[in-house]
Amino acid sequence: MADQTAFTKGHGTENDFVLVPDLEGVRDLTAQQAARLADRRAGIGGDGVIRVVPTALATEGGILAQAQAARWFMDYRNADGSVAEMCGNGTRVFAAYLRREGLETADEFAIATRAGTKLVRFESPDVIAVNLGPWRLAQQVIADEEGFDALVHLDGHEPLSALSLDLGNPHAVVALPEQIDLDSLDLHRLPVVNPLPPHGTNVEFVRPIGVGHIRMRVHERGVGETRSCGTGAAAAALATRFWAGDVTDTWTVDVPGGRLRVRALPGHEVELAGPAVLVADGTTDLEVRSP
Ligand SMILES: N[C@H](CCC[C@H](N)C(=O)O)C(=O)O
Repeated sequence: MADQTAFTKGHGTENDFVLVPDLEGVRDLTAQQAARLADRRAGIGGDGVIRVVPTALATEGGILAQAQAARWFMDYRNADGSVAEMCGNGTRVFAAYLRREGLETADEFAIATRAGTKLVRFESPDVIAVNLGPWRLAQQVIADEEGFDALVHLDGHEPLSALSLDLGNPHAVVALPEQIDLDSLDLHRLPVVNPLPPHGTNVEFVRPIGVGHIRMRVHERGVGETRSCGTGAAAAALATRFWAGDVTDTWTVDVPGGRLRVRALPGHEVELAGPAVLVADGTTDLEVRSP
């Protein structure tokens, strides 16, 4: 019988993940193994897969360097098995898992990610805040006078202007024109982004509701439409601030899966806060050991 592998299913505003503990650092998940775990029919099902591994046992140079500051590495993969630099909702679920397992006990601790070390803070039982770190405009071309630097082509619509931001992972944020209803967008197909960043991009569609309050839907790189995207919510809030002027430093971001808080921090950093739920634990025969 194949080795049984333990897993935990969790979500942050319904952006859901399969967490696989690898406390000895022996399960370097292949893309195929991650995709199988994320498969909602033949596997456990999730928008992403998170391997939980000691930073000191990580095999990637950029991660090992974080071992002094952060004991645990969030090895994040998209549902298609691709590696992503960062996952905002995933960091909260990862932190909740570390605490439940007793692998971390403090209310505040650092975690290692491919986008650098992130500080997690348990604000209350239902709110975990993560400093996503520095962000920047990721403009590849000279922006037009309103700062847009990309066009997003969605079936049935004229090209939509977008602003590219780098939150450790890439985002193209569309300021949805008034006449387009956010809920009517068909996000089953991959929006075509031009120019497309070299490693693809997540695409967010934003509808301002009021000062410091936006609604958003997202088509995630390597996944498709998800109910929420934490780094995407931060990108959407920062883009809104770029367009509307910095009339506030804190945003409420409503996504189909719930509500997130984004706060612009000094030093060009940004904080994401929201819930994290561990839904279930189990074991799987899915082969997740390296071949
Ligand atoms: N859901 C994640 C984003 C995953 C981004 C991933 N799809 C990528 O390729 O960058 C979040 O909460 O930030």
